Amino acid sequence: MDHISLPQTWDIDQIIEDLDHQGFCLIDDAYSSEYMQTLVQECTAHLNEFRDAAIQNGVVSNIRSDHILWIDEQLAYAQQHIQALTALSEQLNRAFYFGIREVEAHFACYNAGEFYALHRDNPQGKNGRVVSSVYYLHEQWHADWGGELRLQDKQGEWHIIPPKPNRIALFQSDLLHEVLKSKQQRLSITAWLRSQDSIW
Ligand SMILES: O=C(O)CCC(=O)C(=O)O
Ligand SMILES: [Fe+2]
Repeated sequence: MDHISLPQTWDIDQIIEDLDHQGFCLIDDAYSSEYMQTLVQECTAHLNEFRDAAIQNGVVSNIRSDHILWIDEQLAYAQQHIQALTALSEQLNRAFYFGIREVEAHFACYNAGEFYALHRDNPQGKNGRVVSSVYYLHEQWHADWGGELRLQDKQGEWHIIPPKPNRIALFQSDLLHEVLKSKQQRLSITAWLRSQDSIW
């Protein structure tokens, strides 16, 4: 893994403590507003390449209705986010012996009326996903626009997390969660910190 330092606003001690106690944590104001702007531009410039997430997986279902674009080396700004998550993975490996070896990520776009029903990102513990991360990159979000991440923490408590711009939600990939129906276009990068090759 590359040796890149964590962004300044990421408080690693707090992240480790929250993940340990609750299984999730929030990083607000994750990046500079300049970097966030460039990410928004990169994302919106490629919106016409986004694919229906359900069909992409070869499954036609009513579980999720978002649209996604996997991040490859062409998407230079999104790659920087992956590098920051790679630096974070090194710290988490040190703290928890997670054995994270790679980060996979896609942009996601939920248009008005779209959602993702209750699920776990690592349902049978088989796909190597250890920690899930969602970075919200739309430029504003109002309280009545819906689109919250609803998540059950490791103590069994439910949390409703607004997709606040420039926020990262990090959570154990085995926790139950859903994306409530969004009333506006909702943009994000979902990433998984993985300990082995995906079986999908
Ligand atoms: O966008 C979010 O808040 C969560 C997305 C999610 O659960 C997923 O892509 O697996
Ligand atoms: Fe998920």
